[in-house]
Amino acid sequence: MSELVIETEGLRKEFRTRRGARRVAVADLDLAVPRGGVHGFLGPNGSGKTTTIRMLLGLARPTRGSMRLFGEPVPRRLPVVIGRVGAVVESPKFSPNLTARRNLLLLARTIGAGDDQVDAAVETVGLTGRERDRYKSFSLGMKQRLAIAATLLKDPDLLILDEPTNGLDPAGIREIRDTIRTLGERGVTVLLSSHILAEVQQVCTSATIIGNGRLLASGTVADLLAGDAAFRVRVPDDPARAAGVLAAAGLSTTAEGDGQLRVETDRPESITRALAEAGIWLSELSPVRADLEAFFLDLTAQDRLGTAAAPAEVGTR
Ligand SMILES: Nc1ncnc2c1ncn2[C@@H]1O[C@H](COP(=O)(O)OP(=O)(O)OP(=O)(O)O)[C@@H](O)[C@H]1O
Repeated sequence: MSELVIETEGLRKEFRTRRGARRVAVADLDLAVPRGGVHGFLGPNGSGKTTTIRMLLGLARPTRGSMRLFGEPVPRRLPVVIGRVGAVVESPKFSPNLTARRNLLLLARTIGAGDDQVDAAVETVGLTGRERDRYKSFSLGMKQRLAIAATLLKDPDLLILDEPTNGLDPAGIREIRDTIRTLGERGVTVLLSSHILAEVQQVCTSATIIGNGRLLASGTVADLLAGDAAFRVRVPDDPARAAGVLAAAGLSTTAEGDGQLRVETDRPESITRALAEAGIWLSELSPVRADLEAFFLDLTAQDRLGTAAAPAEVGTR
């Protein structure tokens, strides 16, 4: 069992709306983030990611449930562990007319970090060469990287990033992704909240998916996608008959038009054998790339329909 850096049990947050109704933002959430690597915290807009993060950081009070950071119960023991946690939740306040480096130096003074740590942080986030530019001249992506650099000054073991690519263009997204990857490789545990799945899939080792404040699935990215294997088959002559043969062989098959079938299986030989035995020859067989995006959309769609009552069982603990 790997050591858990973040752990919540039955975490719940209810808000009162102005009309006095109850809104459940986080519904009895069990979160388990293992040490090391980049952990995606995924969910559609309004699913409770920010609220969960705010509770973990002592910025919002849970309605009920328990939370631990590095094994310490929070918020009670937050003062003991907060020095090991860096977080970018809201836009930090930098002085627009000061250079990036000057901004970081001022911050470093307040937390007792040295100038060498400022230079190291600038380098980690890829801002070397631009650190003497004024903050106000920075692009959104550079500002976001500077915010991450600021959290690195205290050399955190855990970095919590809430939607760090929000509002960025593709180049900016890639810059942040590279920064996060570098941090993960350096042994920092990163909790990365996002709804941009394709981006997350490229950097995350594990992920938790939530919908309406509830856990939908959790595990390594590889495990999450394992049950999602499919192949695309092209049968030029009689796709309808081929679909019947595959169904009779117990394979779930969908016609996609143009002689193409999608077959849900992780064993391509079961497709070729069934078709060959029926005298049907396929002209193409290719794996459908399983991606977190498709998995996520499927899961959250089921959730909206109310059919995903139990979280998908993908354990990594
Ligand atoms: N202070 C508040 N008062 C009332 N409702 C709130 C408050 N903060 C959040 N909520 C509600 O709680 C739910 C979860 O919001 P939250 O911001 O945690 O979601 P999120 O997953 O971070 O979304 P996004 O991806 O849009 O940032 C939403 O329905 C939101 O409207």
